Amino acid sequence: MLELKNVTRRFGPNTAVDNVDFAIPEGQMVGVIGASGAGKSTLLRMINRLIDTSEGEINFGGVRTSALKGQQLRNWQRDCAMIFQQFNLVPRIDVLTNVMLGRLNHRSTVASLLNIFSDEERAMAIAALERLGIEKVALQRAGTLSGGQQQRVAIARALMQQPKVILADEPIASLDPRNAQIVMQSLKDINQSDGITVITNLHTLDTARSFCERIIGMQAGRVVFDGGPDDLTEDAARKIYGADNLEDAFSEAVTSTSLNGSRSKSSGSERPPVARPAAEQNPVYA
Ligand SMILES: Nc1ncnc2c1ncn2[C@@H]1O[C@H](COP(=O)(O)OP(=O)(O)OP(=O)(O)O)[C@@H](O)[C@H]1O
Repeated sequence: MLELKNVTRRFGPNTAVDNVDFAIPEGQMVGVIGASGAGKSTLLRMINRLIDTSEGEINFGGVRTSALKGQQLRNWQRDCAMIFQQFNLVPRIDVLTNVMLGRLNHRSTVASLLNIFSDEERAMAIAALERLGIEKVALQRAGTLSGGQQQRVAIARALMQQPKVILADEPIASLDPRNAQIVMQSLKDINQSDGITVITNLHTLDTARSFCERIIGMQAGRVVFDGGPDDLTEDAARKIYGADNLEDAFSEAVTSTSLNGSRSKSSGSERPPVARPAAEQNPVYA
């Protein structure tokens, strides 16, 4: 169980996350939705301690993770893998090595410094790539892959951490609709087959409804909706996004980036077939 109790984060005079309180049972797949600036990224970053809370506490399995330090904090960050919108791979090295970097927190400093990976780790990395359907690019430099492939590599790297929780911060915001579906399906498959809790920030409501069993809606730092996909009525959506952004919220073709900036919509409007299984997340090694 992951519990947030009265969690607040301020940046100077601004409150990014405001008194948030919820509990997520093990194995749940949760989508966090909301307009740009609602506080979704800040929330996820507090969970894996990329940033600290200003007030409140976060607990996992009875341990107050918001207060951990040193090795215990590193262990929590290993258990709580993170996937980012921009993938955070090391572009100049090959895919297999990128994936094996997911083991860094499991290894001795000397082995890590020397970049020595065991046969077992190689086999594990290949299995993760196979699971994501991208084993054929194992020896290619990560920077040469498409965005969708890179995100799947990031998921494979995350799986190497053998995490208890995967946090995905807008994992599909830079992807075309087809790759977005593949990545979301991969996360869902991992959630279902491995029982790993997945919490993912998403911009569009339809994606959250299609892939998540629970949806948390944020507006101006506060949780204004918490329920199942069927509870997410147009009224609820209006509360989360505001009437002006409602159309965008329902559009799969709008990415976080476009909502933040020029509002140019991604060209493809194809609705790809739901894709193959796959998997998971990663820490920041880039
Ligand atoms: N490091 C920071 N310093 C100052 N303000 C910040 C910082 N990080 C976030 N904020 C502010 O906190 C608020 C919430 O930002 P956050 O990135 O969490 O929102 P979001 O819902 O993830 O938005 P987006 O979908 O655009 O990524 C915003 O007003 C943002 O400007």
